Amino acid sequence: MDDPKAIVYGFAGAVGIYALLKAFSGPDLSAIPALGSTNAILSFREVFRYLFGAKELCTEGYKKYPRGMFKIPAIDRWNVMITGHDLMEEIATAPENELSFYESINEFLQTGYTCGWGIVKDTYHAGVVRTSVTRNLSVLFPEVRDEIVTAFDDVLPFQGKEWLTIPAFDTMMQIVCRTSNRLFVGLPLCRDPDFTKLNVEYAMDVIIAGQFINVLPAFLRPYIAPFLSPRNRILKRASKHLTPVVEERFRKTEELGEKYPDRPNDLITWLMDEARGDERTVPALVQRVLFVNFAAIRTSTDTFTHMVYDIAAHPEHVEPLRQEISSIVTNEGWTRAALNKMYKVDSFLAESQRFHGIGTLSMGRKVVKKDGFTFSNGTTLPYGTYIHSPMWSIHHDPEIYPDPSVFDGFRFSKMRQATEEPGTSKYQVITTSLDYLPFGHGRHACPGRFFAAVELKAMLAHLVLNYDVRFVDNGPRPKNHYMASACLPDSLAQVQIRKR
Ligand code: HEM
Repeated sequence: MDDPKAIVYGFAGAVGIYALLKAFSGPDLSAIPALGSTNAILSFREVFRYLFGAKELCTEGYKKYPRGMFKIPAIDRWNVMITGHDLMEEIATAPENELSFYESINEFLQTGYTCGWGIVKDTYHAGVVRTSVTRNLSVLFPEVRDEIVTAFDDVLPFQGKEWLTIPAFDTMMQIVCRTSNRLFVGLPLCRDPDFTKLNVEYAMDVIIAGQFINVLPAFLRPYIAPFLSPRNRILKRASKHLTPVVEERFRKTEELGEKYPDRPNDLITWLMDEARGDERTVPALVQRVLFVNFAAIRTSTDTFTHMVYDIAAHPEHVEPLRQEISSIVTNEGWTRAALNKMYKVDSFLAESQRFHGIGTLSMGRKVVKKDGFTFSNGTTLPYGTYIHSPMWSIHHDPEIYPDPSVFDGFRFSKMRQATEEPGTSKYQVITTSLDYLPFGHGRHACPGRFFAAVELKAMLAHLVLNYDVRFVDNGPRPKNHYMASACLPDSLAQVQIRKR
């Protein structure tokens, strides 16, 4: 399109369609104050501010409407932000048939098309992650640790003590994918390069496809979405690896019963134990393993990449971390119990998530109660309203976190030691609260956070103890990319690493 007039007309047309859609569709939110203009066309400016500066936009509203609500425009709808403990607690405790986590996330990801309708209809995997995965963390810790050590050795081709320049994000993605899959599918599959690659690709492609499908009118989706979705392509590739494994487990279970000797203790087995009806079939289980991978890999890789950048950007943290890790490991070896004693490691992860996090919003829900959801302040949000809490603004509120724009890796361990009551879990990374939201809070708080914390802390401890990390030319920390509600670490930046 070379003709400048065509570009101007095209742009004007797009704005016009957008304005009409926004003006004539969606729930009536006229009672909720808006940031910027409420006029469909004029609010376009805030759409851009939301797309590229959600944290500043939300913080403006957070300050203006503390303990209240405000709305900000996304490209196709309004998002209502809820602030203050009282109202946020109501989101955390609301039942699914009033404020729906699943409708919100399934629309965002277009889960039916990108991951299969079985995942939408039956979410038993969340229970399996919450119970079986968590319960097995201590007994399977030696395997997780073994995979971390082997994966670091395999993906970092050192020659002697030279600095090695690596793409941080891609390298960490390999390590996270292998380590997670040691628990999900076991050896040797967790090390298969194609299996790793397809999971990594799926983790990226679901989000992209979801966004494209979202902009299609609903009536066109059944016809066009299958072509945009990575599902069939990835499922076919994954089936080559997983189908024989799952078939063998079914065959042995039939022959020898549920508790046959040497029955693998991994996610496939735990899913098989809980799956019912159509979900207890080979293709459905293959899809389910892929879906748990999707939930685990991108989230953990983004988080670990942020931490690697934070280690390089804050070298003053390295020595105290090394001292803590080596004194505990010398006395206790590498166990989950030993990891639990590493307060500084836990704190570093918690602070990295507070400071950056993988998003600027948390607790996304959709109002699905037919006559709307009424909060205790008397405001009723109509059916179909999308709500969130402005996580980044909460995490950078000086009344909650003093000097919030200072990265203090030991902020949480200091708070923990200052308030230590026997048995308290306060200020640990796995403890969600209305002031600490990287894993959400309430009914749908991430069930994988116990595993994620063990994996990420064990990876951090291994990295810090065995390697030095710095930026190329000792440059600054690569900037995060803020895109709508996402906060992505720079995925193209390189770091330098060497063996100690
Ligand atoms: C650092 C890594 C991770 C982060 C930051 C993260 C974050 C989140 C968040 C914010 C939610 C939604 C909570 C809410 O809205 O209240 C969530 C849900 C979920 N996460 Fe994670 N997660 C991580 C790792 C994992 C891992 C490793 C697994 C699996 C082993 C996992 C499985 C899930 C599942 C299944 C849900 C849906 C929960 C439900 O159905 O109620 N996550 N996660």
